[in-house]
Amino acid sequence: NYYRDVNRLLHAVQKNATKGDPRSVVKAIDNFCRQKEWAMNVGDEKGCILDSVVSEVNPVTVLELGTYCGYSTVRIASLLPPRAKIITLEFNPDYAKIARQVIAWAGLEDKIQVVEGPSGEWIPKMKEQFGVKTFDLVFLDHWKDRYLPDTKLLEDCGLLRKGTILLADNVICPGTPDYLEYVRNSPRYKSQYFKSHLEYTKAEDGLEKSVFLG
Ligand SMILES: Cn1cnc(CNC(=O)c2cc(-c3ccc(F)cc3)cc(O)c2O)c1
Ligand SMILES: [Mg+2]
Repeated sequence: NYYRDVNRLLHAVQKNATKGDPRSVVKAIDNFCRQKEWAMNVGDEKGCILDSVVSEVNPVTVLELGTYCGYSTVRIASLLPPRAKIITLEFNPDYAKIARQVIAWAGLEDKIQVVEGPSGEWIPKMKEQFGVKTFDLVFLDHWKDRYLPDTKLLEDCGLLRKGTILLADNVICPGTPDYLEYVRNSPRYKSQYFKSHLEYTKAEDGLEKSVFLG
């Protein structure tokens, strides 16, 4: 079952990656998913686009929606400046458990806070629970039908500021049509599509980068 798969992914990290070396953790997961078992990590091709956006934004406060095994969490956190933090929300407790161990293997616990539960419940509590004012970068990679409602929730909770970047995975496959329509047509966003491929496959997919205009 799916949990055994992610457990094997964790063992591949612990076997093949160097403890405390985030890039070797990313490499070990990509090798495992290419050679052994496909998994829904953002992957190395879209991961390079993610890296370039993170490096350009140089965020101090990051929100990730959808931790899964922590692949993109580690990828983002490895590029953050010293005091920067990433809060990552995961609904599924089994995935969260695996992600914490992958993050620990990478030695990035101090930069990452894994929060378990529904994004719709946690987003309104971000300010009071975690002392967040606004996010500099939001990476959307959770349930595809939650991208739009959670984006509206982030707006309503005042968690976005002029210039906040939203980066959304899977806008083609599995696809997030209502979210795409919203960020591409709303006067409050400036959107750009980065064409790529579904992780570890030749199928088309891509990332949508949207700047909140306030
Ligand atoms: C259960 N669950 C926990 N987290 C989530 C949210 N992520 C996804 O659903 C997700 C799905 C796919 C995907 C799956 C099957 C397929 F044929 C093609 C694509 C790819 C991704 O990059 C994703 O992020 C779902
Ligand atoms: Mg994804």
